Amino acid sequence: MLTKKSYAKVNIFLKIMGKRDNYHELSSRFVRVHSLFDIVSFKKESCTEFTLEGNFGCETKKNTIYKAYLLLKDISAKVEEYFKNHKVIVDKKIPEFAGLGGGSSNAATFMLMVNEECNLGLSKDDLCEIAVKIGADVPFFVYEYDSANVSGIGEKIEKFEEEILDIEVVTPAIMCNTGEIFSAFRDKFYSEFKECEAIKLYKLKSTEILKEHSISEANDLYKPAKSIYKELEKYEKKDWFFSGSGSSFFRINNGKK
Ligand SMILES: C[C@@](CO)(OP(=O)(O)O)[C@H](O)COP(=O)(O)OP(=O)(O)OC[C@H]1O[C@@H](n2ccc(N)nc2=O)[C@H](O)[C@@H]1O
Ligand SMILES: Nc1ncnc2c1ncn2[C@@H]1O[C@H](COP(=O)(O)OP(=O)(O)O)[C@@H](O)[C@H]1O
Repeated sequence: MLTKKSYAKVNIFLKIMGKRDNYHELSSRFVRVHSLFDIVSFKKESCTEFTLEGNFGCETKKNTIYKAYLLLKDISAKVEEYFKNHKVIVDKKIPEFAGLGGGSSNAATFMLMVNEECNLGLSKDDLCEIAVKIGADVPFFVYEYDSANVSGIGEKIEKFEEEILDIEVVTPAIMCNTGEIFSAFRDKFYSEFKECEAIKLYKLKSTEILKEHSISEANDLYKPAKSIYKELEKYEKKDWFFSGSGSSFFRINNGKK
């Protein structure tokens, strides 16, 4: 059975740069969490329709993996053929609605596996063009970088060279709605981060960035998230930061005893 790890991510910083239709342009450092991943598998089995098994919070038709399947099958008949003889199994470990990109990571991992198995010959850039149609975070996972500077609405990815980070994650049982948090930002906390300031952050190591910023300075979505989910405040602790639209908090343990 073919298997591949589908890692979680955290946002070391996330700054809003502007608006693009009903989306927001952002500057962010995405870092993969090596200790937290789902496992995507393709198991040989004859299937009358696309079959996806896993402990998901949504029906197959809404799953990011299914959305990736629909887009890839339009590119090559080999894909539909392959999934007549294989089913997809996902061993879910990444909590949902956690700001950890679980759904986005699954979609990208699925695309990388299909590209190999069906010999589609798509480049990372080709896959990224498809990925961005599934969700803002999917392109990051296509490139498989450990750390990257991400901009646009998530489609511009630039590898960042730094040591592998030992990231600890805590996810309160609070299901943060990404869209509502962006709307709260837009209505009550809107500001645009300067390009020149973002360029400075892109050059800094993740540990240096977190030394110089508070949890709210590092992530523009934290205050709007807290304005909706007040109980987030209970989890605020020194050296802990907020990932994406939450609810996860994380800290970097490199160099700590
Ligand atoms: C906030 C971030 C930061 O990494 O991560 P998560 O918190 O989801 O992990 C991402 O930008 C989330 O990307 P993703 O999870 O794909 O968001 P989507 O489902 O595409 O969008 C959900 C809703 O959030 C808003 N949205 C999302 C991304 C973005 N750059 N601007 C937005 O305004 C839009 O209203 C959109 O309809
Ligand atoms: N493969 C998937 N894994 C997890 N969640 C998924 C998946 N496909 C669709 N979803 C839906 O995406 C939303 C959560 O997305 P996820 O990426 O896990 O959280 P976040 O965006 O907060 O990191 C939920 O509505 C969930 O039902």
